[in-house]
Amino acid sequence: MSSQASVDLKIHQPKNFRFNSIPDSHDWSDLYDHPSALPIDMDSIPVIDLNDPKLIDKIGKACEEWGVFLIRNHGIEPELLNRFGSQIHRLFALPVEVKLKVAKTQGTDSGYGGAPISHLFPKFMWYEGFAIQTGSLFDQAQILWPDDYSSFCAVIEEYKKAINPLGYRLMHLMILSLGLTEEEIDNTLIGDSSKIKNSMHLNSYPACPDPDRVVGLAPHTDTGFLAVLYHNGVSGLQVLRRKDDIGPTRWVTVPVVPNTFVVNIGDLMHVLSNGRFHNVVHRSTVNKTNQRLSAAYFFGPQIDVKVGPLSELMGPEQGPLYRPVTWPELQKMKSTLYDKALESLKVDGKIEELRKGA
Ligand SMILES: C=C1C[C@]23C[C@@]1(O)CC[C@H]2[C@@]12CCC[C@@](C)(C(=O)O1)[C@H]2[C@@H]3C(=O)O
Ligand SMILES: O=C(O)CCC(=O)C(=O)O
Ligand SMILES: [Fe+2]
Repeated sequence: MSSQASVDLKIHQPKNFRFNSIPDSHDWSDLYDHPSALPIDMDSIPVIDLNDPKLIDKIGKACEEWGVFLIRNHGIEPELLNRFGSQIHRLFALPVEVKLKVAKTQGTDSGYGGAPISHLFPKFMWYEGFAIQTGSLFDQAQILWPDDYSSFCAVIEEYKKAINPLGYRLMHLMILSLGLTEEEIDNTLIGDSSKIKNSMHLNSYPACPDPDRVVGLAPHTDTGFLAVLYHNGVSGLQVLRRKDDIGPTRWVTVPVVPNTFVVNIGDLMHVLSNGRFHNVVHRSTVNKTNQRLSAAYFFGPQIDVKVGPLSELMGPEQGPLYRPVTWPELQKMKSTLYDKALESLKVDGKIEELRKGA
């Protein structure tokens, strides 16, 4: 692995994050005010039981008001989650020289590396990631563990098999909550599984001697429809709560509730719902004693599928707020425009006028 590649990846080399103090490359204190989050019980992120008789309404409300919620009674066995967590731990516990053998290089979308959004920031995040694409997983696991690669691949496959139907069910419930009928949903891309693509990203936030000066994962919205997040029970995820009746815009810490997943609404679900569902800004903080591990499972459209507001939501009073876009197009826009990417897709007055004039 050339030193150039490791610089591009924004992974810090010295002893795999075992610093005693924060190097300047990772010190965000001049850039970032680390506004602290409210105590958990002041502001509660919805926890939704998937067996709740009022499930559709509760999901709709959570998507509109928060853009994030926790799900319980999701049907995925804790035993599978324990094995999944152990393999994530095993991966990031490898020496950095070994992990760099499967480094994500430019033009590839799988392997070990820094945060994909890291090029937008002048400092390194306190973070390591591993992007999984089914096609290359087997080869990469063989490089990481020549003597036992199959246990990693088998658990990843098992997890994907379990989480896929859960993600489809959630998307379906979300669209039902917008008022579409089952038949109408069948005719949308959400009703056609061949139009949906998924992707998994493993995240590690090592323990840090001075957590207030670093950033785990910088604030961002996910670009897909939704992400289902597994974590190892270590707190750190925070969401930006919109201004509401009880206060101004503020960071809220996502509580750690056993046997739940966190579900985040992404940009394309915001577009699909014509702005009704909130694409939540979130970030990850780190702590002094425990490594935080997480796995984001993203659901989005296949790369050539354009997503625009659902036609069923349009009416005389309500036109589309956004122009249709593909997932890769939006990711590319985010990589330069960051939080202004969706703004640039807005059907603004000028475009409306042009359409009327045509
Ligand atoms: C499918 C994907 C979503 C993601 C880009 C990726 O190709 C794999 C990494 C994902 C991630 C994780 C950290 C935040 C994020 C915005 C990023 O830069 O990489 C998301 C991307 C996304 O939601 O577009
Ligand atoms: O670590 C987490 O909980 C969040 C990860 C995340 O936001 C992402 O992978 O997009
Ligand atoms: Fe995210």
